[in-house]
Amino acid sequence: MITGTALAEPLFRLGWEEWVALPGLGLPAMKAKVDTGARTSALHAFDIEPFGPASRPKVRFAVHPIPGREDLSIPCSAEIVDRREVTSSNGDSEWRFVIRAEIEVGDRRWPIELTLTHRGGMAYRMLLGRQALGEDVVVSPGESFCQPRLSYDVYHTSEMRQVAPARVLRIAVLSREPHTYSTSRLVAEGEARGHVVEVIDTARCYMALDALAPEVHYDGTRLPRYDAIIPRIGASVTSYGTAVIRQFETVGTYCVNGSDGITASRDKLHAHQILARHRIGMPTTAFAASPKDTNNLISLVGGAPLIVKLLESTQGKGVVLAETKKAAESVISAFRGLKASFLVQHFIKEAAGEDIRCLVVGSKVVAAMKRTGAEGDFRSNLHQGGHADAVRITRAEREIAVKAARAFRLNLAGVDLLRSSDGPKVLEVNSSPGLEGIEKASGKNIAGLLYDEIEKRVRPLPVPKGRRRK
Ligand SMILES: Nc1ncnc2c1ncn2[C@@H]1O[C@H](COP(=O)(O)OP(=O)(O)OP(=O)(O)O)[C@@H](O)[C@H]1O
Repeated sequence: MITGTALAEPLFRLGWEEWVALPGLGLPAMKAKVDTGARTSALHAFDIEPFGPASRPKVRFAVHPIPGREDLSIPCSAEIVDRREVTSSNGDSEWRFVIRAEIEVGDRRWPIELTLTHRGGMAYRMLLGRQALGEDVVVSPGESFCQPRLSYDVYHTSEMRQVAPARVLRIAVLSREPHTYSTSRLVAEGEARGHVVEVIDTARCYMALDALAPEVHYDGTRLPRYDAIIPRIGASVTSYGTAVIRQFETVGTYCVNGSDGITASRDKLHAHQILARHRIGMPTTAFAASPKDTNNLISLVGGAPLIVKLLESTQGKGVVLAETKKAAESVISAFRGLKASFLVQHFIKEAAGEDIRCLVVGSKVVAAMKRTGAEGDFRSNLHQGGHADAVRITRAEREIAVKAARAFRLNLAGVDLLRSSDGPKVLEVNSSPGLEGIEKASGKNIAGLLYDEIEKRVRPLPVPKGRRRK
């Protein structure tokens, strides 16, 4: 590097300030101060937090690339290459993480080392130190922007989504069962993509409810701000589990499935009301609280044969087929005697003990399987001895499945359909669908497709010009 104007024909000329890009960090335009007095380059970042295994430590941080626009923050992550004590120009020393990134200035691109520092009020988000300047660089201290100018406008365009690089994410799977097929697959697939995936036992999370800083604690420490949460909330912990998710939602963490959608999908009455409100076809369903209304309930669903379903039922255990009106009255009166809540449903005979599980990720059905009940059973649940096979679904089935998942705003959903003579009918929307049956039946990498969606969702969005984002 040469300072001044000693060379007649400098190969690469820089002024004391230049527009630079760090494409690998998702920072397409920043103004940097060229500081030959500093050895290492520095990036002004905040929320600097190391994570990942000790053998390959990583660091997450965020950058406000536009001075004065604190509403625009770009989340970044990188491998830590070193920790160094750095003395800044005001004489203060601090230990800083060192990362490696490619810098782009004009038509050149080369790797540099950067230290991360959190010092507010700096006019330049980046200092370009002498170590980053090659032998053929000449710095002209009296000039600005010798290389082509860039524009902050890029942060306000949809290009931001395209320029966002693949970034190592810190993800939590909220699950009480770390060893189940679904949880293990989510961990293995995330790690295979380079992400750091932690399994957090939902029931062991505890929370500080505070107006200023909603936090979730675990094992004596405060949980970090994750890039994404994958909830696997079992039916027995729905209420507590969704409270934990709400806490993450409050701080703006991307949750694959939101607390509202999980809560609504778990409550059979509420779920049917949501389906009806969105005009999504389902078997005619009725419910009532008083025994005086039994006859009316039966006729509302078209009479016997009919289905009586316990609201608490899972795996088909509380689902009864009443072949005659007498049988229906007896089952209803028995459930009432036990003070059990239930609903009554039209029996879709032509489904013939088969249902279709559509796995929806984002706004697509990514796989489907047909479940066939055990010989003589009208229930197709695998837990009741049924079996599953891959199936081709129709366009109408695909559309209704996506519509049902959208109605609950779920980004991962198992939508169960019955094939009726009157088109597909949604039976249920499951917010923690198992991955084993569907991956095996379809031969597809569902966990991988879910990570595609997560990686897409946690990319920074373009920020409207001049408008502050909360
Ligand atoms: N209205 C109906 N008409 C025909 N068959 C039905 C009807 N309702 C349920 N079934 C059959 O019974 C099975 C179990 O029903 P459902 O899924 O509603 O019960 P569940 O106990 O909530 O099960 P899950 O654990 O899947 O939530 C279905 O997969 C389907 O095969």
